Amino acid sequence: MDLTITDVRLTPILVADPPLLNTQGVHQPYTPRLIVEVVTADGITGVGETYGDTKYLELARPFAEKLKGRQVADLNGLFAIADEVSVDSSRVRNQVDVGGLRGVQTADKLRLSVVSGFEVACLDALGKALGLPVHTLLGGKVRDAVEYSAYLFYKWADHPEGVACEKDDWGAALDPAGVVEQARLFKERYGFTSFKLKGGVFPPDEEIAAVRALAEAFPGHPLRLDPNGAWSVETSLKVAEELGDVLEYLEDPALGTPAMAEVSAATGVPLATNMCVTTFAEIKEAFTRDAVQVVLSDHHYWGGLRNTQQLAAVCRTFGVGVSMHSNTHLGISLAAMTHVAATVPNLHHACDSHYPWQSEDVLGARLTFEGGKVAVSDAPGLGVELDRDKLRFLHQRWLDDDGALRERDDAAAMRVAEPGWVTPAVPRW
Ligand SMILES: O=C([O-])C(=O)C[C@H](O)[C@@H](O)C(=O)[O-]
Ligand SMILES: [Mg+2]
Repeated sequence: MDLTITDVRLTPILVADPPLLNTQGVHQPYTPRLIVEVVTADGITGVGETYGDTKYLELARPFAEKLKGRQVADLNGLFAIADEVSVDSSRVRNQVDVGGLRGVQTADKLRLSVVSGFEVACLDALGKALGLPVHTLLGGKVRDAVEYSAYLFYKWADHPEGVACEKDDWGAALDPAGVVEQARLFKERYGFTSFKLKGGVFPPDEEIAAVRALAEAFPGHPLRLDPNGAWSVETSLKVAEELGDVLEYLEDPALGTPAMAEVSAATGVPLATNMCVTTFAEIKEAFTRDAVQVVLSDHHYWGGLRNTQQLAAVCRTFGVGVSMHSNTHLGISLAAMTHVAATVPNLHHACDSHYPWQSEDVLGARLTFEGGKVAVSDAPGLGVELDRDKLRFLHQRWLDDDGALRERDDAAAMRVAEPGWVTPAVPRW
C-alpha cells in the first residue's frame, strides 16, 4: 500500500443559502466553501471541506503544494506545514472573523481552518486505504448516532428582489408564530427535538416571546437562544431571568470573556460560546473566570477532528460541557462532524448544523437525519461519495461570480435591501 500523496485538488464553490437573518445582517444568496481532495499513489481520493473565502484559499494553495510527496497518515505533520505558510498581516490586523460571529481572527486560527480541510481529506483517504471508518481512526465510536438540534433563524421569505438566488420553501419567520411554524417544519422533516434560535435580530422582548412560544409549542424540549453577543450584561441577565425556566443554555448573550463572566456570575442559566472561546489560547481565562459552561467546537477553525477531541478533553478536565457550532456547510463536513462527535464521551448537548438549510451539496447521496440524529457510518473513510457533476456546477458558479460573493459579508447582503445598513455597534441592546 502506497500512502504517498501524489495530487491535491482544491475546488472553491458557491452554494445557495436562504435569507437567514442575524445581528450583522442577512446571509448572501450564495456562500463560499472550499472542497479539498487528496489523492494517493494508489489512486485513493480523500475529501475534506472548509471555509472558502479568499483568506482561506490564499493559504490553502501553498499548503497544498507542500503536501505532495508526504504520507496521508502524517496528520501531525499537517500542523508543521501550516506553520510554514505565511499569513498576510492585513488579514489579522484588528480583525474578527465574520464580523465577530466566529470570534477572533488570528494567523494561527486561519491556518487551522485550512489544516482541518486537509486533515479530514487525509483521514478519509487513510480510512479508505485501510478499510476503516474515520471514527475508528479517531479511537472508536462511543455512540451509533449523533444528535443535532434544529437551527432556527428569523428569515425573509425570499432574498431581495432582483438578486439572483435559489428559491427555498421554508417561508418567512419574523415573529413568534413564524418561528414556531419553522420549528414544526424542522421537526416534521428531520425529527429534531431540541431547538436553537439565532437571535440578536429583533429587540430582546420579541425574541423572549419567540422562545416562550417555542416552549409552549414543544413543552420540555431543550431550547437555546444565541444573539451573537448583541446584548449588554444587563440585558443578558434580564433575558436569563425571563427564560431561565425553559433554556438549556444561553449562547453568547454578551461579547467577550469579561462580559460573559459577569453574566455567568449573576445567573444560574448555563452559558455557551462559539465567540469568546474559539482558540486554545482563550481557554485559560474563560475557564478560570467560569465565564462559560459549554464550549461549542467547530472542527474547521479548531484545527480538525483530533483537535476537537483535544478540546473535548480539556473541557472534561475543567467540568465544562462541549458541543458543536455550525456555519453554512455541506455533507462532507456533516459527515466529519458526525464521526468526531461519535468519539467524544462528554458530548451531552445536541450539535448545531446548518445542513437542513443547504438545498445543494457536492455529495451524490445527501446525509439524512432520523429522529434528529445522523447515523454514524461504518463504511471506510467518511462514508460519503463526491458527485463530480455537482462539484463542477457549484465551482462554475464561483468562477462566474465577479468576486462579490466570494467573501461572506452579511452586512453587505443586508445593504441590498437596506442601503443605509451598517453592522450595529455592540451591545446593540
Ligand atoms: O452559533 C453561531 O454563532 C453561528 O453559527 C454563527 C453563524 O455565523 C450564524 O450566526 C450565521 O450563520 O448567521
Ligand atoms: Mg453561536
